[in-house]
Amino acid sequence: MADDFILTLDSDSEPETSSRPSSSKRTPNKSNPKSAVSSKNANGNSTGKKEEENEEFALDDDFALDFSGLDGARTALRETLGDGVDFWEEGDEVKGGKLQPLNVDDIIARRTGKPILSHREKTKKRKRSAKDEGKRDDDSDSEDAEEDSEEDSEEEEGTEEEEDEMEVDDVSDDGSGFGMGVQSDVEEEDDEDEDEEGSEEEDEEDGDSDLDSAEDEDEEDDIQMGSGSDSEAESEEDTAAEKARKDAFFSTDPTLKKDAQNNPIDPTIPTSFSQMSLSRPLLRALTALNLSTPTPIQARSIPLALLGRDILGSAVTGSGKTAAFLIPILERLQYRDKSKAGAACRVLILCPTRELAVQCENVGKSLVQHSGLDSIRFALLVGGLSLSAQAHTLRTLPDILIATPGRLIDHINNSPSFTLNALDILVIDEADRMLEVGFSQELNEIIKNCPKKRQTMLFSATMTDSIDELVKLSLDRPVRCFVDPKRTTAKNLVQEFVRIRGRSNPAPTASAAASGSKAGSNDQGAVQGADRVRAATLLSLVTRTVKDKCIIFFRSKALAHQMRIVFGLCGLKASELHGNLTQEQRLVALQEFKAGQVDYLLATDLASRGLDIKGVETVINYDMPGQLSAYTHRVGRTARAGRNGRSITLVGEADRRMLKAAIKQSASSQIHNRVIPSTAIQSCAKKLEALRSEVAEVLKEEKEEKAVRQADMELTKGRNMIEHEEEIFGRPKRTWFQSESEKQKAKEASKSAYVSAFPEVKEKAKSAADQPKRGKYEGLSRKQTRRKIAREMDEADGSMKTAAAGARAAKKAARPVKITEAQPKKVDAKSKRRKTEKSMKKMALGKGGFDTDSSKRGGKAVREGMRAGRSDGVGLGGKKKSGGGAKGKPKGKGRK
Ligand SMILES: Nc1ncnc2c1ncn2[C@@H]1O[C@H](COP(=O)(O)OP(=O)(O)OP(=O)(O)O)[C@@H](O)[C@H]1O
Repeated sequence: MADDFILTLDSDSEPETSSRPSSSKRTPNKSNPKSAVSSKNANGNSTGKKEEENEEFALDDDFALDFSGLDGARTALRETLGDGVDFWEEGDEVKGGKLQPLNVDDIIARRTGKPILSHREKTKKRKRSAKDEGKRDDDSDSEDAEEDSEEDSEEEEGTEEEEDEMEVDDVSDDGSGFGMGVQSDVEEEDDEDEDEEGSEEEDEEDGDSDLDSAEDEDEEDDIQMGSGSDSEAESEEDTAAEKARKDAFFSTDPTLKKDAQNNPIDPTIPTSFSQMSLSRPLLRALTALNLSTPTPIQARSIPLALLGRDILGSAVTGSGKTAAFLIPILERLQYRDKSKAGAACRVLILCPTRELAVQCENVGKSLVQHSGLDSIRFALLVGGLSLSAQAHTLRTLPDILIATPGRLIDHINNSPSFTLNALDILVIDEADRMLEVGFSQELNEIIKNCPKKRQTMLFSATMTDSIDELVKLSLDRPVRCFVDPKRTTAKNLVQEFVRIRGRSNPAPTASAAASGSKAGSNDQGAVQGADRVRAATLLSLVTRTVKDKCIIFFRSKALAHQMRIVFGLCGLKASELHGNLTQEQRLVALQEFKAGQVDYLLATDLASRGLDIKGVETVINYDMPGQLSAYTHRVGRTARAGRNGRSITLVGEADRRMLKAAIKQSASSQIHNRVIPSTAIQSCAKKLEALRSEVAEVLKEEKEEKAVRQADMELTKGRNMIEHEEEIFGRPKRTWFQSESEKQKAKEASKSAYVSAFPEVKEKAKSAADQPKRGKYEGLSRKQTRRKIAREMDEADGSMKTAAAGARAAKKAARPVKITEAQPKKVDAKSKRRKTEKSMKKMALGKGGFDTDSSKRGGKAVREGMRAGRSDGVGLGGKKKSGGGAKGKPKGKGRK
């Protein structure tokens, strides 16, 4: 995979083992933040002295090896790091053996001398802004009319802007429009720029000297693309046989009128909710929520859903699909048996991400609240939130379950008495995403647990043949409700593309970078490689054009995080949202962005689906995603529910096919080519170059803090294990329908099955494979290479590895057992004793202790010991491999 500018920085400047934190300087005191920047020059850059100081920044090796007790280790660390350590308070940051989240803002604040807010202050601030947001939501109803008129005037402004663009439209014809008849929008040097770049001269022609160089070559490519086979279109358009097959499977819409030949014509689509025979409470709720007219997907699917039909529904992003399934669900639930005996979990809504599940629950709850149907109860079953609280809620038999697949299966297997036997309605939201992220086995398992007689609805903005299997498995004579299937992006969405020329340069050498920074201002060395141009282009966009209400999508968590640091150092207010964060951090990031506390949300595809954040004006794709559906969903975070929005996608050479597909699925008036003056890009590239060492320092500091917290967590965990041994191991083991490796394999298989349905993905993978592979030490100076090797060697036998091995062993010990092997197993005491003696012998010979494998064996022995000790007969105490039996074969008869 192509590396990027920032990522390159990171990978090139990994922390050196020889660098040790000193007791007084490593972590500056909160109360004296200025000390944080004492080793920096006025620009915040590290001085030469810093390296020397870093040499003193020593994490005492004794600390890592001092596992004798929490207090001992704590004291050791305190001695090592000094009094200024602010993340090491007992019972404060480290609780219950959980790794507490680390906030990179604090590190940046420490380094830049800004005040650091305490956890309490932050929570207070968040609550305040949440309140403000609530207030704004309340006000928004009355402001809607105003907003509409504002939007109208914005639209007018938009037309004016477009006229400007039309003036420069010719530019697109000479090639900068990617040769696809795209409208071109050349950014003016000063138009939105009030900061320091404002003084630089406008240089439009030269503007893309970087971009213009490959012009001829591109024209050729474009011609080829125009005449080449369009596999995407082929895959989207059904063959006659395929169509016949689908027609046979899908039922026709019974709400459509038929002509003499019994063909559906002239749909009798309701134009208001009142025509849908909805009950008064729901109509009241819809009015209160300002949902006066049904959207096309609601008009099509609600009447069908009320008839109890299975539905495969698809409509453009932001068109109200959530309400399309929630309204009929709530309507039907009103007629359930409300007595205590009739209580049951009747509806299950599956969502691919936790955030989406939370959002779906919120929509449902607000409908319930405004309709006065308070007796309808919800349960949110998602990972990252308390299992036991959810299990407790399940015991009260809530009517509607909103869940992510993994957590639901966990409850099916482990929450006593919880079943889906009474389920009436199953909804799978973002069905294709479920398969994309490898949930197909989980979905199969869940569907197996649902009663056959039920109503099922599948919804997504993008539906491909890849979901055929799921459709066949879960739907019964479904009706296809595809609204405007040719269009998948909203009408009011303007899609801009910025061309990033040149191949990705994953390994810009340190010397090249140095020469770039030394060279004169016109030297392209500063922006060598497409990845550097990309990073500089993004910075240019956010400092000149897109100042707020913007979601920026990245291809990886690491990239999003590193950019988050760059934004922080540049004084741009941003939050990050990706899978490396705790659930709390994810929700906080969303909240901050929704409340306008931050202007940018830097996210991965985790946020690309379904999230409905009002007021998002711009979506920036730092890179073109590998699948058209991902692009569609990302840009669909703006221009929702009839509002205006804009997407800006940075398109590299390898993304041509995807670009073409994206253009093809939208009206040509929606597509624009944005050209950013090269002076602006160069200036940002220089800024990034200057931040290079600072970013590396922040990452390094963050890594060190994480290591410290990890160690603390391990200690706490170990102490808990010792103190509460009986209780912990006395609990029934949680079970899973797949082992970890089976789960991983299934995920991979599901993903590749999904991905193989997309030619553009294969293409991208191929071109990535064609890229020269980056050597481990490529791009590093001799000194850096030496240090890296030394660090790796240190790591190989260092103390951190020991801690990691301990963690792995503990994790393995806690791993759930396969439910198919859940029979209680007789433990042969003799062979167990022999095994223990054998492992003790090995340890005595020096192979035990901190050796990784032995640690694992040790962990296993502990686990077996614990299991053997259990006599509760709960029935889930089986283990995967038997001591004397064939490897990997379960001994007892498994429950399928
Ligand atoms: N009938 C309606 N009239 C006006 N606004 C509506 C209506 N129905 C839903 N909305 C609003 O449209 C917005 C988008 O709705 P929703 O999130 O359900 O879209 P979606 O189609 O599920 O989008 P995605 O495909 O991105 O998941 C919400 O803010 C919702 O309040």
